[in-house]
Amino acid sequence: MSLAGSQQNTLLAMLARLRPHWRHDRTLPGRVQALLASDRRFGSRDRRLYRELIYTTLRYLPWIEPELERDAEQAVRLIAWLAADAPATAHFRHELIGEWPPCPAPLAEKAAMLAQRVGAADTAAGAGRFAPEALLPRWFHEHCADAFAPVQLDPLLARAPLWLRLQTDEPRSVTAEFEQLGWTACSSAVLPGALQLLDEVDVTRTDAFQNGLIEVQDLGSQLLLAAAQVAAGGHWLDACAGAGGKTLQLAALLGPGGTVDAHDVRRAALDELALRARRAGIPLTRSSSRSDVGRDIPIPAGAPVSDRSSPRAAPKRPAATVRILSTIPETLYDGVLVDAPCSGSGTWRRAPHLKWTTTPAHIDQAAGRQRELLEQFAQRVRPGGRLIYATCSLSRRENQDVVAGFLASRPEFAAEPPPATFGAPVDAFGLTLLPGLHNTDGFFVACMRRN
Ligand SMILES: C[S@@+](CC[C@H](N)C(=O)[O-])C[C@H]1O[C@@H](n2cnc3c(N)ncnc32)[C@H](O)[C@@H]1O
Repeated sequence: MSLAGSQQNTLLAMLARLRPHWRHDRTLPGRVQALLASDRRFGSRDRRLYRELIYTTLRYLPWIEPELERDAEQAVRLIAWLAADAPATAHFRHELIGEWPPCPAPLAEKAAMLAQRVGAADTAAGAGRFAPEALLPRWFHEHCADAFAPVQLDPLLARAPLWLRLQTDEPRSVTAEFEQLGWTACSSAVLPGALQLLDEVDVTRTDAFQNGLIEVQDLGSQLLLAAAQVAAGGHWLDACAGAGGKTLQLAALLGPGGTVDAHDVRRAALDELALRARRAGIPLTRSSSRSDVGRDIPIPAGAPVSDRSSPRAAPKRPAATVRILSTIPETLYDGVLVDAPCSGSGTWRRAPHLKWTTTPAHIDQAAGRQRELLEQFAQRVRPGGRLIYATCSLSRRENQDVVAGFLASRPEFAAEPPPATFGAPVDAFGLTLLPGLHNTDGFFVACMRRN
């Protein structure tokens, strides 16, 4: 059997294992990871190939699932055609769909081509099943009609680009290493300090990463705090800090005169935050309980890992002190960031299984929790201080509706228009960053102030 024939069989076997779960299991990526790790014959290129083919299947599930039923080999050709053209997929794609015209970038053209080539043969379903809007769950229209516009659907179905946040004011020290490695990077047109890598690479192996000159952070995530225009200095609480993507950014924005208290219920995430802060050379302390606040344990900044001299020599941007807290002290803060746990509907291009495993009930549940967290952490904002609420969801239930409910019950808070919008639409409650605007994940941010 040819290599491509055996890869096709392996892919079909993997899809058969995943299929009972892909409309139910929100932890599907763990299953995919386990499947890829379970076959000892796989090298890294095999894993890249099957990961791309599996994620393409999940991205385009309503187009592919009926084909798996009808004609499994044709389904694999569809997957190969829709998959990214990368070194890991090149041979497989060439063998399976060498005769097909190239896959066009616009979704509407992909749909038209498949309707003609595949849909015509599927008399039962007809050509209509390749509608672009079928690639988002229909119920989501009520939550974010804008996401169904072609200009949003295209980026929502694309693979997410790799964005970095520079933690040095000397970008050349980073790009010089990328150039040496043969990688291409370009700066964001809207946010200086955000750098996109155009190659499919592992950036964590670079000196620039290991020495804390860069962090991986989607441009949309970076734009949230940039939109809020946090002033230098001050004492902030990052109430849902997670692994600290925004904590580190906030520390850079506040600068050496400021302090960020980072809190989360997940200890493992805070451990990761500590690692990242040390790498970035950010002054860091950690308290394990309420009684420890005030006698924090300083954690020394990490020593450079690598031997290559140029990135190590570049100075990191001076940042605020980060204090990692397991409980929040009875302090009133100049600002509180609530980057709330959410349905993740803004991240569907990174986690396409969530399109099929999220339900309106999950969204309602997330909105209830978000409202509780907002109420809880808003109490920590001093009079005159700022409250920033953010999600990586595009559902208005988790965004505008949560903020509207909160403001109705807490008249001492008022919404303020985000000081910078980067061209994104703003309503009475906040700014929605749709993926089509700057090719980012989808986000929402609301800026409020306590009277
Ligand atoms: C969207 S993530 C935060 C991402 C993070 N801010 C970043 O930029 O990388 C939401 C976080 O909220 C945390 N969380 C959930 N319930 C919480 C609670 N009751 N108090 C504090 N954090 C909570 C979760 O553990 C998760 O890390």
